Amino acid sequence: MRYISTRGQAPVLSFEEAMLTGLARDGGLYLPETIPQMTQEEIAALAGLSYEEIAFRVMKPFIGDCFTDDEFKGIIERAYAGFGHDARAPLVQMGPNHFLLELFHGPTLAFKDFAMQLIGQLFQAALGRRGDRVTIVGATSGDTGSAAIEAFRGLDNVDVFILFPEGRVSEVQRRQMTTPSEANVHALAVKGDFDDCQAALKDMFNDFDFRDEVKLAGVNSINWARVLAQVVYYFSSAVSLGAPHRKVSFTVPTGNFGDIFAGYVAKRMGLPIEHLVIATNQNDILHRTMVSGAHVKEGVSPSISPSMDIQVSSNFERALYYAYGQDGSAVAHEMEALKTEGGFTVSQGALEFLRETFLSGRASEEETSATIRAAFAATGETLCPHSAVGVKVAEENLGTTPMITLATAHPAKFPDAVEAATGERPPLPNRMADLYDRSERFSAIDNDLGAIENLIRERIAT
Ligand SMILES: Cc1ncc(COP(=O)(O)O)c(C=O)c1O
Ligand SMILES: N[C@@H](CCOP(=O)(O)O)C(=O)O
Repeated sequence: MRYISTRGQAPVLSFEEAMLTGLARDGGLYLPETIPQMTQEEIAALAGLSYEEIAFRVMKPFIGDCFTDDEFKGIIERAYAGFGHDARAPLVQMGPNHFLLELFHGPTLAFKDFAMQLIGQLFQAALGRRGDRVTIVGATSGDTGSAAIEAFRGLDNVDVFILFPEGRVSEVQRRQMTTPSEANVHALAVKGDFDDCQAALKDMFNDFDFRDEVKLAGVNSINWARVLAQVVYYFSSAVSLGAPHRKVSFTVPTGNFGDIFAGYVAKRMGLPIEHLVIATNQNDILHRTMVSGAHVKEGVSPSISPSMDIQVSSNFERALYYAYGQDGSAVAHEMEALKTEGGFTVSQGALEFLRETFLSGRASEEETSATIRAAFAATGETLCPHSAVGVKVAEENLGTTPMITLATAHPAKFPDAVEAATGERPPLPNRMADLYDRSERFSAIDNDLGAIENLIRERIAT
């Protein structure tokens, strides 16, 4: 299996090289040259298998011969052993034709654990074999950072630096990032928003001297391995509702577009998905793009679903690659316009492709809150604000096909928003009950590329 860049000008890599590389050297994102297909019989045969067995069958064709079958099976087993639910990603019924896919039973209580626990294991295996070490830098609006720290804390061959927007993550999210005591963990509070953190990260990848000097690696969903791991739960949930004999639809709370893009990959592999619905909060660039075709940045506006406070949505580039007929130069042109002019208008053909592939909707702050309240009253299910954005948009798109909404985080990560909506404060699981008592350690830093790079250089030299 070979991996190519969305912008068409970077070296073609194997799975392992693409995983360790992160962002392509032409600024693009890696994608498999061809997407492997699963036959209807192969999909039907997933019914009744464990999550781990489904993960192996779905991901193996993308890995090529980078890991032996036994190695890869061991990696998958270890990745999900720490999850707090035997099903890993259980489905809960919300209404006659509406299901919630609970993706928050991993160690840091968000869907990021599905991919991050896996790539923690994959990095360890690959770096161990190569006798190499890397500097991982991640940008987070709250959940990626804690999941990455959990997956890489204490490892000998990795330093992990997480850039988070100061004052714009929940207290639980911040404490998850700032309380680990391992020396290889570095939480940096950046004066800016998530888009600033992600832009700084991409600038670091495009600064080749720095990139090569520190052996930069990335674990945001710019990394193909992150997206791949997220494809699995589309299969596990669809099959448990009768796929491939019955179609299903998905609604996905969306920010950086990694999770819903994983659903698109599942569909291209052969999973019979009727609709993939993008659900945004008030930072609704993706919904606006689907409505008007104009992909134009506005400032990030803080919301009660802070992990989705994103305007520059990285993985939208991967969708554009297919929308523009796999023309890397067209993608590069639009991405340059986004960076230098603040936006671009999607071509008519590409817009038609996007509208055939995705539906979209947005939830205001009031609608998000009202959805948390209504779901709690009607079903007893406590939604986190991100999942509530999904449920609100899903309810507008219910039909005869079963709808699965992705519940992307545990409500206890956002206790203020949940308490304001329901009157009840969701408790943290017992194993995290002392989170508020642990001491915090982080560095505040300006949104200044040179300052961030220097801090990273100094820390890895000590
Ligand atoms: C809780 C939660 N929900 C939804 C999202 C959006 O997912 P994506 O960035 O893959 O679109 C995020 C952040 O990525 C998140 O942390
Ligand atoms: N919502 C994310 C933002 C980064 O997304 P990623 O999937 O690209 O890592 C977060 O919580 O950090």
